[in-house]
Amino acid sequence: MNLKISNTKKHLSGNIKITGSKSESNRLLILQALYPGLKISNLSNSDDSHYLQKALESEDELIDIHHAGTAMRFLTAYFSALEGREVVLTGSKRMTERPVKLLVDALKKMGADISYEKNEGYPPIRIRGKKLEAKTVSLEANISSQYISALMLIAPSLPNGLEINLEGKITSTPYIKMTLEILQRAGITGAFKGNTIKVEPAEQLVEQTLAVESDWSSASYYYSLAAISESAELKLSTYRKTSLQGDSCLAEIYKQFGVSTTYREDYVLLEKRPGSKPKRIEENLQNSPDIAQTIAVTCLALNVPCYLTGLHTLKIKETDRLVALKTEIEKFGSRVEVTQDSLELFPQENFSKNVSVATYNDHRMAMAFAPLGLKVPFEIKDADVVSKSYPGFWEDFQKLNFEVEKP
Ligand SMILES: O=C(O)C1=C[C@@H](OP(=O)(O)O)[C@@H](O)[C@H](O)C1
Ligand SMILES: C=C(OP(=O)(O)O)C(=O)O
Repeated sequence: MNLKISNTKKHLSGNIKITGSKSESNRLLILQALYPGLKISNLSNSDDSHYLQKALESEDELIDIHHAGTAMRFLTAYFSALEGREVVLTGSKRMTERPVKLLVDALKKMGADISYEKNEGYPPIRIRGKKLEAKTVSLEANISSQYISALMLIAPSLPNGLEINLEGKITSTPYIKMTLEILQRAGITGAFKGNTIKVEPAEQLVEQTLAVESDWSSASYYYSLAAISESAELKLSTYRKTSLQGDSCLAEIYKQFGVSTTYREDYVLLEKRPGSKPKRIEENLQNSPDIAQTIAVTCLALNVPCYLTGLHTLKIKETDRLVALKTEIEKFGSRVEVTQDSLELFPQENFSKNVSVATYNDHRMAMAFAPLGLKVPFEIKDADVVSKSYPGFWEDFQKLNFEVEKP
């Protein structure tokens, strides 16, 4: 489904209800599979969480996780420790290009039985579940925090718990802290000090319901909309000031664009006052890689030069996001330079017309570009990719008076 979008309104206002964080939900779904007494409220309605839930309920040998990277990594650890079960874990074509070697090597060192069905280091993988009795494991921490979270999530179910030693620089740290906090909220003892994570074994947990906060990465598109509009008043629910999600740093970052965030009981109010525009944006996003696309497009729309660093994980996500951003932004007439871990935007005053933005099976390409419709009408290809994390995105978007038509 291709969509043409435009909006000529000067003021944006509306109330948007976003469902639970995909990251928090995926962690809780794994914990729930390990400790069935656990209940979850405000679960994400994303395709990724849906496929994870389906995989955990499946009794089939072949498990297809589609585009869900975090779910792929979490399930690799989960099935490795599920004694007596044999599965083949696979996914979309892109999933077979997203590396799992560091996680597989760590699990093998712990005693797991995993083999590659096609290419070494990549899905599909065959896992024969075993009792994992290792007490410690080390792994490189600069490629993806998902590998570390995957080990942390199964750690309490192992007979000895697990000590994880992180080697080198640590990336996407808030996601590791989120995993630890969720374990602790569930009643599991754990700590993360320096380069060492320790999780104690837990035979069972107290029956309880854990509530998921709504998704901050999804909220980023409304921050971008507010920043690009002349004035805005948007209420987003359900959010808390003390979030487990690193992407809540949006509130700080978007102050530079004149967007203020007020935390109310269970929602945030975003307000944009006319006349505020930064000269240049510089951000290191190694702690919040998922909002890089949003910020780059906000800057494109506002004609603000920007230099984003800490982006080394972007090339192994749903697509190579650095290349995708450069290609699609340059269609509008601006120039972009990318390296292995940075993006610099040299914006142009006028936007090229009749642009069609390709999305590369990446939900965030579609959603990050959408707010640009406030400046110039354009087409988004395969707009239904949004369902990976935010199936209701286009319906919510239309609530803000956007014209969304199928050409
Ligand atoms: O643990 C998680 O829920 C996630 C971790 C991050 O991945 P990396 O650690 O690979 O950067 C993030 O990009 C992804 O969307 C979700
Ligand atoms: C990178 C993402 O997801 P995953 O790695 O789970 O596919 C994302 O949602 O931006």
